[in-house]
Amino acid sequence: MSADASAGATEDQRASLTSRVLPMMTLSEGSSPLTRPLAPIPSTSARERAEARFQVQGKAIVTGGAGALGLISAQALLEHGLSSLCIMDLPRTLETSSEEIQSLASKFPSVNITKVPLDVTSIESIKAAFEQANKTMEGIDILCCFAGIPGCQPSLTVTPDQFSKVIDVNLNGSFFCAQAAAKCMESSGKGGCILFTASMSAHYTNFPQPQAAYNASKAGVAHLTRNLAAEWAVHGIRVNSISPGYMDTILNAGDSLADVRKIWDSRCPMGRMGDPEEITGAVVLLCSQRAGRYITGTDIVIDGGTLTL
Ligand SMILES: NC(=O)c1ccc[n+]([C@@H]2O[C@H](COP(=O)([O-])OP(=O)(O)OC[C@H]3O[C@@H](n4cnc5c(N)ncnc54)[C@H](O)[C@@H]3O)[C@@H](O)[C@H]2O)c1
Ligand SMILES: OC[C@@H](O)C(O)[C@H](O)CO
Repeated sequence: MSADASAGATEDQRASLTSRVLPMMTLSEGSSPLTRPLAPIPSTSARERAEARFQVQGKAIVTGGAGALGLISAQALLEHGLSSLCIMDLPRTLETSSEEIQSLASKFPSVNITKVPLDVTSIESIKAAFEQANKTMEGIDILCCFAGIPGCQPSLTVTPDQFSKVIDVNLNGSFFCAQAAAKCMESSGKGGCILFTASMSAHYTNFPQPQAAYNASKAGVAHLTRNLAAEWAVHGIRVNSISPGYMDTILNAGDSLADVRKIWDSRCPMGRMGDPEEITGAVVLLCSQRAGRYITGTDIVIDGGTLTL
């Protein structure tokens, strides 16, 4: 802090700030699971070493896990070695997606897969859902936040309720889920990994549809990623985000969007929307304990090159 910036603070206030903040933010060797030496991969076949590098071990929660991107990401994490999975979503979405979730569970009979209702706009709901998951899985190693809603209202007429709802679900909901998971990760002493879903819209003004609230919410998520990564490294918690461009999901389907989709494609160097499967490599990388171990506070953009134009 410069002499000028601290001029208004008393000596006591400065001392109290230093004593509170320094221990929280200072890493010494071995003080966090992330500063301990990396165990070598046992010398086995090249294929086994490659698999070990991208293994995703432990117990994961996926919010918005019954939605398109959440479910396909959950499957990818299971394919890479997850031992327990808790799919959290709104009760009505868990209901409408129950066949897909059942079909996923049948592919991984040895994995404990549970469904827990969650409304990310309710602190009580988050508390209850994360307590239940922590108890059932006996810990939380990974949290992937996919719960989110779109919002396409012109800024001159958007109502306070419409604007606030988008911020509440996408930004506040992501933060309070991360806080609930981080408390478990910190108290276990093992640390963990948090993955947020930001969006290309965190970095770009979509055209032609107006969506200021959505874009602001996702810009908030991308910056939350950097802040929490810096704050929680001391607890061994990595925090990253992905920023998908237009993906070929229900969110972007429907006849009414046909003309708009042509505009989106014309502004994408690859000339098309993304296949949901195309986000899963980044999800696995960021959640893997070995390949992703030194990656924190970063955002991976998966947009067919749209942000280059
Ligand atoms: N599809 C895209 O093109 C795209 C692009 C960039 C980012 N994203 C983001 O990816 C995430 C997943 O999107 P998707 O395409 O899979 O959409 P989706 O609608 O299939 O999934 C979103 C999920 O969030 C859940 N959800 C909504 N409100 C909730 C609440 N209050 N509490 C708990 N869960 C809630 C929904 O029930 C749904 O299952 C979202 O955050 C979205 O903003 C999507
Ligand atoms: O920018 C890509 C997406 O986040 C997109 O803005 C969204 O699908 C619009 O609802």
